[in-house]
Amino acid sequence: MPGDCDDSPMNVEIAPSRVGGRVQAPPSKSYTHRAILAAGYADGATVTDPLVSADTRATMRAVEAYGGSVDRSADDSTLEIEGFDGHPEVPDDVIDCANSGTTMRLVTATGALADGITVLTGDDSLRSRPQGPLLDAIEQLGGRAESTRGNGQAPLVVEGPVDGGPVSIPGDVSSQYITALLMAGAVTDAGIEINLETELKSAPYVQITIEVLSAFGVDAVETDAGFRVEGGQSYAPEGGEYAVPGDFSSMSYLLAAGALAADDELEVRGAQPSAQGDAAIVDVLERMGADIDWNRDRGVITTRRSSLSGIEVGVEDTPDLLPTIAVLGAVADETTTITDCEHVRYKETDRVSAMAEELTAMGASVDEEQDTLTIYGGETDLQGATVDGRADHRIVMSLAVAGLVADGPTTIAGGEHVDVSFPDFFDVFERIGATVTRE
Ligand SMILES: O=C(O)C1=C[C@@H](OP(=O)(O)O)[C@@H](O)[C@H](O)C1
Ligand SMILES: C=C(OP(=O)(O)O)C(=O)O
Repeated sequence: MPGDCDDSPMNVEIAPSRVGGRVQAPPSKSYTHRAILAAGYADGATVTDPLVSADTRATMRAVEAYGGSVDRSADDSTLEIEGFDGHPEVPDDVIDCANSGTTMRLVTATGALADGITVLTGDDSLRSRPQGPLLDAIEQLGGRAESTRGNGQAPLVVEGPVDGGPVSIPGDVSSQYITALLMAGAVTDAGIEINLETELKSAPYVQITIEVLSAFGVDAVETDAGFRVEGGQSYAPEGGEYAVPGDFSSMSYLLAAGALAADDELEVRGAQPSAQGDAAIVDVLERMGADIDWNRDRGVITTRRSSLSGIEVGVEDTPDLLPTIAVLGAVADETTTITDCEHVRYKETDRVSAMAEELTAMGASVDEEQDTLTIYGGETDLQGATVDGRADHRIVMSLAVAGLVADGPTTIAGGEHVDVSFPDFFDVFERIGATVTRE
């Protein structure tokens, strides 16, 4: 596998455990990617409290490939980034985006600004994910953008420079195409006017982009037809610094663990409100009957073990919560129906099928349709089993939560993949009380 995830394969056994205590949420992956690339589009910037993980390291490599530099402090608490000031160089080598869809989409659009050819690739999973709509958009802008295999998947070849202009693009495959075009569009001559051909899925991620752009002094706006960013703008954060907030997708595993297995209380810190749609996990848990409280001013969420009931929940805006909600549904009484989830099939793995199959292996009763996942909770208790993390960080972490309340130990293959978004997940899990054995 290309990339810099050099962790060797790791099976992780989770024994049934109770959790509790206080824990700090890891920094947001989505905000970190955007801050690193925004600093690249700028003259430079300091990014404080970044997430340093396999995926965000891929974005750092891309900024360097385009002529910037990234200097990590010894404790990874800051990144000093020198940017390429809106003018990416033609990379000396192929850009390896490893497992990171966000990196590939965002920096493919950067390649369309360079005066020459950029080649991008990634690991097996990333080379099976859809890139066609973004390639099409770059061609509409007058650039060249091709899949080497002609199947809309990486490896990709991009040639610029483009000057901006209007593009039409579907919104129901990945919002990352929109983010990519808005971030690149700000430093084109003409700007980019995005016309959405379908409804937008994962919409809050575009709001995260608009929030980060604004912090870097760049305006992008929502229009009746989609989004618009004017050209000729300069990236520069106030005071030269940008601070990354906590990650609600990562928090979802901790909060689910608390709602299923905290006898006293589990307190999660670093939960300041932001544009993250995945903060909806608090509402989902509340609707399921969890005892949960979010003090937004202090950025602290507390939860404890509660008996949960199934609900219907649409994940059109929050695809990354599907594995967590599926596990909650398997433990809750009654039925949980997760709707609007077709786009969750285009992730590191097809997460709808993956969760249906792995929860079934643990004894749950699950029904999978193209756009809906139904979990018949309360029918049987989850059984400890050997399950496959599918080389997907979110499948691994959600199955670890299931393991807390299964009857007997659960062994998850591929535990090392948490490095993608939450590198110290198993240390944190142990610290809150989970019994974790790494093999
Ligand atoms: O822009 C982002 O940071 C992300 C957007 C979402 O993807 P899609 O827009 O492809 O659904 C999400 O699943 C991914 O984890 C991160
Ligand atoms: C889908 C994800 O990320 P990406 O698209 O960046 O690979 C994720 O983190 O769940």
